[in-house]
Amino acid sequence: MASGTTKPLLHSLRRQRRRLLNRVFAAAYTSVILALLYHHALTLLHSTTFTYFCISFTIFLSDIVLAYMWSTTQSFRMNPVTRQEYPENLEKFLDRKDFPAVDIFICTADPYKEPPINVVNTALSVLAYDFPTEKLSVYVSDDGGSELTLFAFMEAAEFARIWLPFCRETNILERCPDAYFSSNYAQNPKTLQIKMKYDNMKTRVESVVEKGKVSDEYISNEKQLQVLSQYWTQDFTRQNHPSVIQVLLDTNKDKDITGYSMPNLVYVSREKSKATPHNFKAGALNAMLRVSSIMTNAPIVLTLDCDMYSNDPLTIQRVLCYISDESIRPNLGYIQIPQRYHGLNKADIYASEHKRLFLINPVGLDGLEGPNYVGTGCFFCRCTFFGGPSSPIEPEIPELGPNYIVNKSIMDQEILDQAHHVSRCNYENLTDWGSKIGFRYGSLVEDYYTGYRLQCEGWKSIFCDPNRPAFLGDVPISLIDVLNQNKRWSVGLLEVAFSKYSPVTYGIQAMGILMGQAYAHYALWPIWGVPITVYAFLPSLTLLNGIPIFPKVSDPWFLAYIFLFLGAYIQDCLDFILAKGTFLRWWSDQRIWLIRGLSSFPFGSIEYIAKHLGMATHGFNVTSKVMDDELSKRYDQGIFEIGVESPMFLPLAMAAILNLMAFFFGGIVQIFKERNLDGFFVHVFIAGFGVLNCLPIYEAMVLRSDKGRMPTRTTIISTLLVGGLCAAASYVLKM
Ligand SMILES: O=c1ccn([C@@H]2O[C@H](COP(=O)(O)OP(=O)(O)O[C@H]3O[C@H](CO)[C@@H](O)[C@H](O)[C@H]3O)[C@@H](O)[C@H]2O)c(=O)[nH]1
Ligand SMILES: [Mn+2]
Repeated sequence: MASGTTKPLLHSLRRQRRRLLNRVFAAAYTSVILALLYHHALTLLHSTTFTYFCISFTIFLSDIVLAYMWSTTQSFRMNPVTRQEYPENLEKFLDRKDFPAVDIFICTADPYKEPPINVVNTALSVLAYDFPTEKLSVYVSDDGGSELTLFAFMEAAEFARIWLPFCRETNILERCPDAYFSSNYAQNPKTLQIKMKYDNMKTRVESVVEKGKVSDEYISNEKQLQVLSQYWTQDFTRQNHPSVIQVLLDTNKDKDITGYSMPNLVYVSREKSKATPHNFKAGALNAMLRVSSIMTNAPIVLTLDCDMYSNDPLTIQRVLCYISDESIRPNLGYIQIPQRYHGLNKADIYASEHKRLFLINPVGLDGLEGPNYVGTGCFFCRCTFFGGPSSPIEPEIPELGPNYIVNKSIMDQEILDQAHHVSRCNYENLTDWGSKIGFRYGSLVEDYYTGYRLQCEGWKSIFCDPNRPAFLGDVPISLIDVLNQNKRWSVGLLEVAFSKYSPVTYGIQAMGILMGQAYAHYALWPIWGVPITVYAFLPSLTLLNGIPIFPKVSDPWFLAYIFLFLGAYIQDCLDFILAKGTFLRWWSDQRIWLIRGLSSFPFGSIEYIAKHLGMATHGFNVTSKVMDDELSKRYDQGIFEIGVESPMFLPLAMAAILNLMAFFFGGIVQIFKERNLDGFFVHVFIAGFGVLNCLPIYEAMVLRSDKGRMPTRTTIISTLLVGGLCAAASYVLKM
């Protein structure tokens, strides 16, 4: 193969050998599942009392859900592939001057949960991409409509004038100032001077946020004063205000301190009115799509969450390796780069890495039609948002079309007027935005839903997972934040599952069985709550009452249980470890799955039902990215942070207490007194497994005294509830 004339590669693809083993295993596993379900059906038919019938039915139902969810995960395992790209070869194919332009959208929504200094860091990290500056535009979408954020950006635009040339001249990889100055950087007069300027900006931005307003002493020039007083008048509130569009850097005019041109930087806060639904992040992104169409209309669009800073200045080149090769995947719509995080603790106690969701499953989907969109770190071809590959849709005005060429400066009054016009809150009325054009409305997980609908239209995608993470983000560091985030996702996923575009029906028809099943897997995520809750309570309750509901160890069906349990767990663990995971992190991952099953999933389902029945509406509750020192310290030590009262902790605490009781009392009675380990082995095993998983919960209940412990009231209430549950169970079971 090694010949001097071979063309250099832009990218390569390798099918993982594992796929063959996966397929054989899937066949074996399916047969055992079917056999067990058949066995369950027989048991159900032959149940002698009503109580037994109910128990068998519950188990049957739980196992059907488990089996279905297992079947949907097979899509991810049939053909996993690994890709690699060679950005160093790009310029052999594409001249730097022919690079396509890129518009980057950064979303922020709340200056108190998403500190403006962090948003600014994200923006600086992408402004400093090693990419032709005149082709780069960064748009900041501020759904918080906050003068604090705009102030931070006005400061950042000035700091960029020294930061960008510094990055270019020293060619550093860490172009997010905060990350750079926290790393082991070369300390010399130049870097120290820049650090001083950075710290100065940081202090000003943070003090303004602390005060809650931009007081006069912080305003450094006439322009800032004029901009801030023009918009933030008396009746300007977060939910009710006109569009604010402020061009902070204009590539045609602004130069850095070395005289080099700078990228565009535009602050946008779309118009809001209480009377008009604003569709959360999807609404913000659509406003951004339109405003950027009017101003620059780059053919490539990158969406970023405000905490996802760039960790590699050559990411756009990496993505161009795919985009510039038309043969790679016809109808390529987007390229997803995984979410990676900084600051995870050793065991990643909340499994915030979401290895399966963001790293393992997309590799599987890439071998089919491509991964789903996960909201951030995704490069789209702009045309993807305007109809299917062979059925383009014209937007209502030609200036918004993906092929329109902008021939005026972004500071041109006409352009600014039009940008204001398209960011109005009722602009979308009677248009296709949100239904057929742009990001899609109707689900709190707009990312999943939009990617899904685009793939149904026929767009394909690629998963690009560079060794050096392209972006790094923050993770929630308290359990309640994690559970609330998962609850919001659950509501959003069910909104898709039970819509007319449900993957189970529409999706399978539009994309075929494997892709449809993969999307159904996510849409139905929350139904995992059913078997998890059943297995958390039923085996313990029956064990305490001495009623066996599982096969004896001597029964051949026992082997089926062992095979199914070990098979699923070992395969999951192997997948995890082969994806550069550790055993410790895998253990956290499976534990958080169980925890979600008792909290986020059922509570999300209830919220979905309430919303559906019009009883309550819950919006997009933004995850906090603020780091409390004490809390961060506990997180770093790997201690679970509970600390607050929430109904979501009740089932969790109840399951912990009940399994402990069952394992010790029920276990001792059956093993030592009745000498019936044979009959109750499965019960004792499940309770013991529960106890092992609940160790941090017991610790939080009794051993700890810090602020993050389980509130005493929660422990008392859940103990009382367990008492009630046991009494009710013993009454019903002994009837
Ligand atoms: O009305 C809103 C609400 C949120 N956001 C932004 O959306 C992003 C994601 O919000 P976050 O609270 O961080 O949600 P997460 O659950 O952490 O985000 C995951 O899940 C979301 C869908 O629920 C996706 O949009 C995200 O990309 C994905 O990282 C942030 O930049 C927010 O500023 C808005 O712009 N407008
Ligand atoms: Mn987030």
